[in-house]
Amino acid sequence: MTFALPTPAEPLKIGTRGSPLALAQAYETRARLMAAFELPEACFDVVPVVTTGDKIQDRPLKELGGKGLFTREIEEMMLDGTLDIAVHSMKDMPVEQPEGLVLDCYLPREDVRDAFVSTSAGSLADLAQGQVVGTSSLRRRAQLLFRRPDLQVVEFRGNVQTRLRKLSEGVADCTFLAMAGLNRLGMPEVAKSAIAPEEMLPAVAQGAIGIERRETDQRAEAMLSEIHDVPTGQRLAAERAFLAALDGSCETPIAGLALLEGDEIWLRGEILRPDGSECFADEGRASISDAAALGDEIARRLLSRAPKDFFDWRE
Ligand SMILES: NCc1[nH]cc(CCC(=O)O)c1CC(=O)O
Repeated sequence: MTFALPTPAEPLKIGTRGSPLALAQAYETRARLMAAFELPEACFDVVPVVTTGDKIQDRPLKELGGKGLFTREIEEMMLDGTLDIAVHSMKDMPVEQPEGLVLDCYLPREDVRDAFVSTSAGSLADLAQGQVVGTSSLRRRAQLLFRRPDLQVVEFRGNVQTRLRKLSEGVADCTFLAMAGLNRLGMPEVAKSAIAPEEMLPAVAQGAIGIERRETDQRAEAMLSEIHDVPTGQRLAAERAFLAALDGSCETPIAGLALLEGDEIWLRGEILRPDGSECFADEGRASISDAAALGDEIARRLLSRAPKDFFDWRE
């Protein structure tokens, strides 16, 4: 090894958001690094950071605008050396990295499906006409209204715990959460059912954790390469190329899921109007080494099929 491992005096500083889910993901990363390098916990410092997206809780995310609402502060602290690595939900990550930072380490992907969470209904099909769904996700709203235009959708922001509280207060009849988040929080029983990807295609990169580092930090590069999961990286290469070609951020009604099948990769992508009135979907297969080209190709096919005004709402 040409780099010095962290010590209790010079710990590896791990940046994360402060929600229980974000902390669980940071602890999972720490545990994997401890195991890979036989290091004690004292060699790591988990540093929770409050981001702009966390500070503003009273407005829908889409009104706040700008990419990287949940990452800007963390990335600034990485660039000035306050943090060494940062643990992110890849679903929330913009497709472009700030200058000087690299995001090429992924942990093994969790369940990609959305969870159906309700105090009354057992699954989507059980919802009666006109019942109220709480979600702040444009994608989930659009996918739901596409299938069930009779349902009402109300804005539902906040972390997993906040949303469950709102549900128990009767603000909505049901909500959706990522199964991955519930599993990582050790509360899978909160899901009344998991929704099959055929019924609700997940967000690009849902269920994947990514770990960011400084481009020039050889210690972080070497350590992260030990815990990187190659299949997850291949799937995200296809999904994120798809997203990049559509110029989407985490809050646009875009869905995408890649699966590995032998030495091939399969990708399905979807774009929707925010009101659910229209949905375009396409899928294809390629050799794993062409994962990113496949993502690009599926996006281009959708762009050529969608009417000219399809993306106008973004302006
Ligand atoms: N946008 C918030 C967000 N970002 C990642 C997850 C869940 C974990 C994951 O998908 O990896 C969640 C919460 C949710 O959608 O329920």
